[in-house]
Amino acid sequence: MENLKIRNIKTILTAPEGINLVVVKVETTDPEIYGVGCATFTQRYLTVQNAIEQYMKPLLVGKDVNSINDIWHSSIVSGYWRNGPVLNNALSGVDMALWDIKGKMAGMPLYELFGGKVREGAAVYRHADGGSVGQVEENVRAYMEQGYRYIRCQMGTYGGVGQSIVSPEGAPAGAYYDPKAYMKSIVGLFEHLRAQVGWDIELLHDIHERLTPIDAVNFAKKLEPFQLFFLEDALPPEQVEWFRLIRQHSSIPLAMGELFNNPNEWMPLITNRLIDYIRVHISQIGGITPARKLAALCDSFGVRTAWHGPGDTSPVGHAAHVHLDVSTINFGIQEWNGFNDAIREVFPGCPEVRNGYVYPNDKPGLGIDIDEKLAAKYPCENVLPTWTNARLPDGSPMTP
Ligand SMILES: O=C(O)[C@@H](O)[C@H](O)[C@H](O)CO
Ligand SMILES: [Mg+2]
Repeated sequence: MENLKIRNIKTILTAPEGINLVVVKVETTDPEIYGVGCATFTQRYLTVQNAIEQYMKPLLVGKDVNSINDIWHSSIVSGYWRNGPVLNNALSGVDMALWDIKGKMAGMPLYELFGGKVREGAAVYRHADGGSVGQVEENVRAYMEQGYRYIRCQMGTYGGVGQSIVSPEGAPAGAYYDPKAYMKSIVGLFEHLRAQVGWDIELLHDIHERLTPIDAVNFAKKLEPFQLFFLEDALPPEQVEWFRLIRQHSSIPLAMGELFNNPNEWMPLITNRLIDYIRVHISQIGGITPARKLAALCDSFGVRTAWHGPGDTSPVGHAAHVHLDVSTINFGIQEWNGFNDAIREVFPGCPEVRNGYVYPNDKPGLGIDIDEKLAAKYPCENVLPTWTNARLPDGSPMTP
């Protein structure tokens, strides 16, 4: 029998939760067999659609669907410049869809193709926020009642609360925050939470690259007594050399990577054991193929996985995480955003969470689909994000 070929590559744009998602559908010469992948880059979704339709599709139509390795390596060099956002997202979507197809052809869920499960379900963490310590506590308790044992705690989203910002005259509009007030309010938050909810719950925190490097060193030391499960994105990708200093001053577990694109960004952090959890966005780094290599590299250096799993990943991407989570020995934790009813309907086969663990389903491939008619009911809106326009009190731009 002749091998299946790629017949068509489609981009499906949908926003059932109000977040723009990009899903790739790879159709094959067998009308019954297709694969889906996640290429979501929510802030620039139309450029990803363009990259898929104008470049990936002409490059890949007619290729043998079996050749994931060849397709991945030849695609990433096809434009000569590589390892950047947009093109990486496009490749991620295609790569996941090809793995989905391979699983369907083998009649196996992907975790079986990856060597089988080492755990039945993957522990997840939820995200609790609030405008005051009391509100965050309430939200933490609500998650605990639902069976969650890992909770990331933020206050005032990523900027903290208790800010009285004085800006120079003529300062531009933006998402203002004060790093000093942020640090103070978050130390207060964890004092409160440990006093009120105790020490039997795992707490996490995301700095979201909002501090200068030396403030991050100091802040990590201040948070160390609260025994966090991990501290996330303490530094922006441009300043990772400072992780050495954080390490020298504290043993707080460090997680990093949702903004990474290029292996050279993660390689030194892993091989020098400067982080404990790698958190790349699999729909951003090029898909399942590089994620498996990255997980294996991390395993050799005692680093664990914590794939980035926010609302700006489609359920197809979440499904890919879960197949990796249950089959990867050095899995650490899975970020979990939860799905509303609309998104469950658009994506039949969403992984399910019970008692703080997420489970893949046992269908072949990723085990998830997209209902294109329903997806069309939730059109994306091309609005520029405002939260990324982060600014310091003096009005100057800052990493968001
Ligand atoms: O770790 C997280 O879930 C956050 O950093 C989000 O990914 C970010 O705000 C973009 O949505
Ligand atoms: Mg984050």
